Amino acid sequence: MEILNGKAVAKNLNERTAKRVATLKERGITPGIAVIYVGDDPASAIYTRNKDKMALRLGMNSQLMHLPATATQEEVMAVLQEYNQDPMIHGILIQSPLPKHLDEHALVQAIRPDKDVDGFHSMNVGRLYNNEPGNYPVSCTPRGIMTMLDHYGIELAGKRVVIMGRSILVGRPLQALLINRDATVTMVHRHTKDPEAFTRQADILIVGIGQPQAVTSELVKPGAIVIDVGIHRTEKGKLIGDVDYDSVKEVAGMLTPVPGGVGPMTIASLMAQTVDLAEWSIRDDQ
Ligand SMILES: Nc1nc(=O)c2c([nH]1)NC[C@@H]1CN(c3ccc(C(=O)N[C@@H](CCC(=O)O)C(=O)O)cc3)C=[N+]21
Repeated sequence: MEILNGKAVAKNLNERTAKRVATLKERGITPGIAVIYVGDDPASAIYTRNKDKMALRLGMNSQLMHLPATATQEEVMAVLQEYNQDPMIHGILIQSPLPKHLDEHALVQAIRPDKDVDGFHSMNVGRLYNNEPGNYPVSCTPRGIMTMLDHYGIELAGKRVVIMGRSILVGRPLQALLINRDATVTMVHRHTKDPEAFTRQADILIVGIGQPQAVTSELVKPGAIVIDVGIHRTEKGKLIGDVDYDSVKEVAGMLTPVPGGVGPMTIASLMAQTVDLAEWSIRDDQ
């Protein structure tokens, strides 16, 4: 069993991103990202801080806007509109989850599509779904997974890929990215009858269901490549995924760990995509 070392691939990607940032700075442009974080979800507190630190480490501008849980839709919208107009900001991200009284969909759709660093705006989702040519942002976790698969030289054309979980953040954009690369993609979700009948056929099994250690070796074809998108913290503070690592490592051919797998690739992809948006913005000006 080979470990797919997301941490190492992310480090490599971050080094390339830092060089691209330096090149842009020579031309007088510093890529900038703005993260809007509302309320005090403890996991979001860690992720937003990590994004801020990484952006600064790569030489980028980073603005972390923390609003209280009582912030109104109009207040969040006003902050968003300022970033939409701020020439220093190339990527805007609204950290999920938002407090329940806020309309997340309306906020995401109000982000300028050319600053939509998460790739969640319907215009960018539509471009991806239709496999349109040209440059546009895509969801960072799926993008990171594709980068990791490519890094390890994993062939996708004609492969049977099964995705567990149909979320907007992970499952759906991954489905589009993989179809666009000529894979045969099956979606398995909470209403699927006899899910193992599908997962046991998978050459590549990608799991993003938000359930700790739910996938055990019985669901996995011997030799399969298994990608674990889940992240959960146990009572003792240990990080675990949606895959039962100790069980699945006995049958899988390749497997991502948690931590050190998909998580670091997500952050690295977010940084790379902020630089993409900065580069595309100058091309648009000319
Ligand atoms: N608008 C939005 N965009 C997101 O991309 C987004 C979001 N909202 N909400 C929450 C999820 C979750 N997410 C992670 C990012 C990095 C790690 C990460 O770095 N994980 C490390 C461990 C980090 C730790 O020690 O806690 C690892 O797996 O090795 C995990 C999870 C991005 N998300």
